[in-house]
Amino acid sequence: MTAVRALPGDRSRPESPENPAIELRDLRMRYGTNDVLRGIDLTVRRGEVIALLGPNGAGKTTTIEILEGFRSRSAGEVKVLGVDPVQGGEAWRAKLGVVLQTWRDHGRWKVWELLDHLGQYYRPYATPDRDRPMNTDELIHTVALHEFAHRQVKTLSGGQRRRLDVAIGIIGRPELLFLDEPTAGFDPHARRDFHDLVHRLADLEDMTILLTTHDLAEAEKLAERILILAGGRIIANGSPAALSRQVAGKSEVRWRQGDERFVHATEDATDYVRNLFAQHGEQIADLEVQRSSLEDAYLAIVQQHERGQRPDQEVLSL
Ligand SMILES: Nc1ncnc2c1ncn2[C@@H]1O[C@H](COP(=O)(O)OP(=O)(O)OP(=O)(O)O)[C@@H](O)[C@H]1O
Repeated sequence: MTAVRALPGDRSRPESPENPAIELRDLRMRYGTNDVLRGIDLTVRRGEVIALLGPNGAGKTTTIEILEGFRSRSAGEVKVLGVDPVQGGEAWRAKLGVVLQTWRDHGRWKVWELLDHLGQYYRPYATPDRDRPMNTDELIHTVALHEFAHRQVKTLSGGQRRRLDVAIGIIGRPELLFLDEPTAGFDPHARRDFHDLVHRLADLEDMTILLTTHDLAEAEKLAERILILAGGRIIANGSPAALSRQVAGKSEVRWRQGDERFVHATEDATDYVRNLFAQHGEQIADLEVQRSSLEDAYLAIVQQHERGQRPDQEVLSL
């Protein structure tokens, strides 16, 4: 059996604010003549959960693959857990968890055997404060695959397969977890379970998590900070609440007076409702206030960008 050993400096790192999980300076990527990333600057603190949003083809997967060391960048500086991914060795890689958009291998393996086998690769990288790998049975319960533990991977449904992908991504108890569209194909129940899992990983395991998604509700639920990538740059960077407030701005107030229904759009719903009650008091019924959603904000930001109303250089930082 391989001896458990600590990696130099491991214990002090995660808490250090000067030691971000990810640091990008002027990251650029060109495929042939196609400039996909045109200067990305970004710092991700340890323990943050970040959602990377953007239209199809914006470069989200490309960015993640560069951070994971799967793809070489064209230019710029990249540090992931303090290391340039191009030079990242086995010990560095063992601190990352990766859930790619599609894995289509391991079909003949059974779920339990596959996870137990893959976990062995992480054993040499256990540290006093980070036991690696996760216990196989616990892991299988965590991703709710216990009913399928002894089934062959190729017999799993799409959503079950995705949960296995997540299990493979977290088995090494990573410090930094990349999730590329993790819930694509999940039913609502599996999606909710997955969201709980992400919260647990962030809170209990202290993982930094960077995920891409096209599901705005998911981003809002999971992420402390949202980045919108479009036109090769980050065009917005802020909390879901700040993005929603700042961009669309308006809320809808709906109510009923007798048999008549009313709806009014306002930038200050609290003030509007106060005046409404001052004027009509008890006649007001079925009052609802709906704030502009993150989806409204996202669409507005991307549209403004596409119409050229938001200069490339200006990041909406909130
Ligand atoms: N290996 C490659 N060779 C050439 N072009 C590529 C390659 N990989 C990606 N691209 C192009 O780079 C651009 C960004 O692709 P990427 O997959 O990073 O976008 P994305 O934001 O993840 O998209 P989606 O939301 O559709 O998953 C696209 O125009 C794509 O066609």
